[in-house]
Amino acid sequence: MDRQPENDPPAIISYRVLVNGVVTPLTLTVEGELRWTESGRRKTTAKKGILSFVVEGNKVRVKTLVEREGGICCGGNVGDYARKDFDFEPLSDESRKLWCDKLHEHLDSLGRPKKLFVFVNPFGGKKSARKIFVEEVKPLFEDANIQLEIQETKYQLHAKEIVRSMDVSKYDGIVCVSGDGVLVEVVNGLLERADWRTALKLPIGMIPAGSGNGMIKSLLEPVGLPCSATSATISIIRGSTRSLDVATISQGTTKFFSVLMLAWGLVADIDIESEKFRWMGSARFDVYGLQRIICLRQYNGRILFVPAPGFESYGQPAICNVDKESYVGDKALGYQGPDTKLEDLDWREMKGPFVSVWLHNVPWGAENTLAAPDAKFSDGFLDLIVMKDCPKLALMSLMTKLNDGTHVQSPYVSYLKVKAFVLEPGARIDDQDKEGIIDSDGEVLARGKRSYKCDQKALMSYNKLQISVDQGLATLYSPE
Ligand SMILES: Nc1ncnc2c1ncn2[C@@H]1O[C@H](COP(=O)(O)OP(=O)(O)OP(=O)(O)O)[C@@H](O)[C@H]1O
Repeated sequence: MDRQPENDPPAIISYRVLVNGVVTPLTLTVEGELRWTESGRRKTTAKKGILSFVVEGNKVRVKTLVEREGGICCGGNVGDYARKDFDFEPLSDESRKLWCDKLHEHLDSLGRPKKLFVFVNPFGGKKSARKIFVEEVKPLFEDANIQLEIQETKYQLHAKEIVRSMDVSKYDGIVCVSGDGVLVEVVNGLLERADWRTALKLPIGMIPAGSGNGMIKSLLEPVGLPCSATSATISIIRGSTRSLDVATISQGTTKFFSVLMLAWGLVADIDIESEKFRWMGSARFDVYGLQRIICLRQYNGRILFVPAPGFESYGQPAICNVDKESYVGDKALGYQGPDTKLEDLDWREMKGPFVSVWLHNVPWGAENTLAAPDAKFSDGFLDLIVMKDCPKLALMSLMTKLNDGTHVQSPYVSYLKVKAFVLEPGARIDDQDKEGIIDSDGEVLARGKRSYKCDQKALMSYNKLQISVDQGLATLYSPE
């Protein structure tokens, strides 16, 4: 074993090897870096970790991740990371065996996933999920020796159907190469299982390939990583996880489990009605958003909420007639929602007309929409963003502020955290015959009279619905 300079991280192994034909001490540190000396200069690689290694003849080839330097790197540019192979030649068979044992030990100690079930939604976003998976995701998983079982989704709710009955014990995690829609299906599928408690511990990884990608943006942005397929894949390979609040939306005995958001009014109308511009990718939200502001709608109705500590001054005190039917259910059939006794809570209310009512679980609603800047993944609360009335010009400027989350500072916006919520949606104020859309996680939850595609069936009716949150119920792969 060779000696290490004092400030270096502790070494797992340090031995003389051949690097580029020159004998030098090579050190593998506990942090997974490889250090050696070349032409009198100390060099380091694998700053972002080791993916795997192979023995080729006398050589050991280590597949590493390094910081992107802007230049060309073998393996190609991959977001803030680059893949780079590092070759070295141990000086004896014994030394090679020792190196391989230590590299194995190091990789095994990292707790990385070994087998993943991967959904690829060829329909999401700009329909490029298949290409993203083959070109950017699969090669990295292969380099990391992660076994994959790949399933393309063939129709809506296909992912949910599979997840409901799959043998979860065979996998370390589920990956969605998609937008947020498939993630929501996976969470709902897991929660509908009789063994939901165990199933929900299975981490879910997201690779951005939809038009919104709010969940993965919320995970990557706070740690300064770009919302790219590569950053997302590497986060999954590293295997760190975090828990995520799940909101139960119920109407009678019908339930939907939401992880991203619920919208009614302007945001829902833009999200759902802009579907016809799907070919534009995420630009569809801006283009149709402008159109919706010019012909602004307002809706009658009422919202009731249980404010989080510190937000008790919002709204007026109210009595909430909680829908008790929603508690009924056979526990053996799956998750039934939080045990919270909603009738015992201190409810408050706001009455319409409303331009927009928006509940958010995580900060980003889409890659360019910081909907709820203070939202936390597992604080047990939902962020509520309400707009009752707003001049059109101010509203246009507010839409541009969605990029950095400063819209919540507007005097036209109420921004608070809630523990539970009830929506009583009403008709449009300009035309009582027309009602709105209730959107949760990008899917239509309810369509009112004469709303967009109102002839198509939705899970719930355009009536009162209630929402409560279970803290940290689901598990996500996360960069930290
Ligand atoms: N083969 C398919 N054909 C049609 N729809 C599909 C198919 N596979 C999945 N879907 C449905 O596509 C919908 C949208 O998927 P996804 O969330 O991946 O993309 P997106 O809507 O573009 O992105 P985001 O949800 O982030 O805005 C989901 O509801 C899913 O059920």
